[in-house]
Amino acid sequence: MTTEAIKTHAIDISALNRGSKTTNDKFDPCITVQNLNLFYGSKQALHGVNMEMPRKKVTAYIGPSGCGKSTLLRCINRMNDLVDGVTIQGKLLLDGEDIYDKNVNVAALRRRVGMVFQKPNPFPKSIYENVAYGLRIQGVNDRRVLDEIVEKSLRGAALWDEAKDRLNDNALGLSGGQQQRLVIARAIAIEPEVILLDEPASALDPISTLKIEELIDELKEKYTIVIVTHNMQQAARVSDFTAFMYMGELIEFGETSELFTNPAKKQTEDYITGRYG
Ligand SMILES: Nc1ncnc2c1ncn2[C@@H]1O[C@H](COP(=O)(O)OP(=O)(O)OP(=O)(O)O)[C@@H](O)[C@H]1O
Repeated sequence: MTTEAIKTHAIDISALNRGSKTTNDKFDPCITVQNLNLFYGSKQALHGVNMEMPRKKVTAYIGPSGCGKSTLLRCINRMNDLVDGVTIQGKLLLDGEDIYDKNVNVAALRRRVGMVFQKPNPFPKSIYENVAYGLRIQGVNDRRVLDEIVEKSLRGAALWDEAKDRLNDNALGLSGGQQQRLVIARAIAIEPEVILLDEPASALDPISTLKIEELIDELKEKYTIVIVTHNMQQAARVSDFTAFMYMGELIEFGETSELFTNPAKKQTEDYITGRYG
């Protein structure tokens, strides 16, 4: 890319997350996608996607509306199974095991792969019970154990200080940003391996968005994170690796700093410089 193109770039290059990654890091794949095709009825939404997402890093999916970002994300915890008429071909390996194998226990898979949606979706229960929910389903009822995990999860989601004096209040009384962190606390309470975030900050104000972005940076110490975002600045800030998708195809995947400053494909460059999308 020319210097001029970089100057007029749609994203602020100085905002790139150069944080914990270095090109010398050993690439340790957690999720591997192999020749993945997905059809909604007769309409093909994913075309032969191949990629490897590294463990304990943040991978962002970017691309114009309808390009298949959420569809690909939902393949990772088999959420698309819930959609009528979906056909999936190919493989998606989690730690080397194909999650589409007929012997896979989907409920167990979803415990390993937590998901947070665009709109915060706390249950109409207390803050405490929201976080304890997954544990109770697993049969954990010992109050001391629950107390400990609830506190740890709320701390992990950067919500403890704001919530500790109102644990028995209804979660619906929290602000949108707090609710989204609560949902993240609920996800991490059952110690998943992977956290999928589908535009987690798009319904939030700038300060809450910043908190979520800071939280993502902390969460990758423990979890493999995959995030769908419409916001390229956000992808540049929070992710280590970025996948650019277009019309159901993975066009380019690489280190975020590289993809945004030196994209290999013309289509990627056109998108990140704001020429389409
Ligand atoms: N449940 C569904 N049934 C039928 N078609 C669907 C369904 N969900 C998504 N699609 C189609 O699949 C394609 C990919 O959609 P998807 O939501 O994955 O894109 P996206 O990149 O996440 O879009 P956006 O950024 O607007 O959320 C689109 O053409 C969409 O209309």
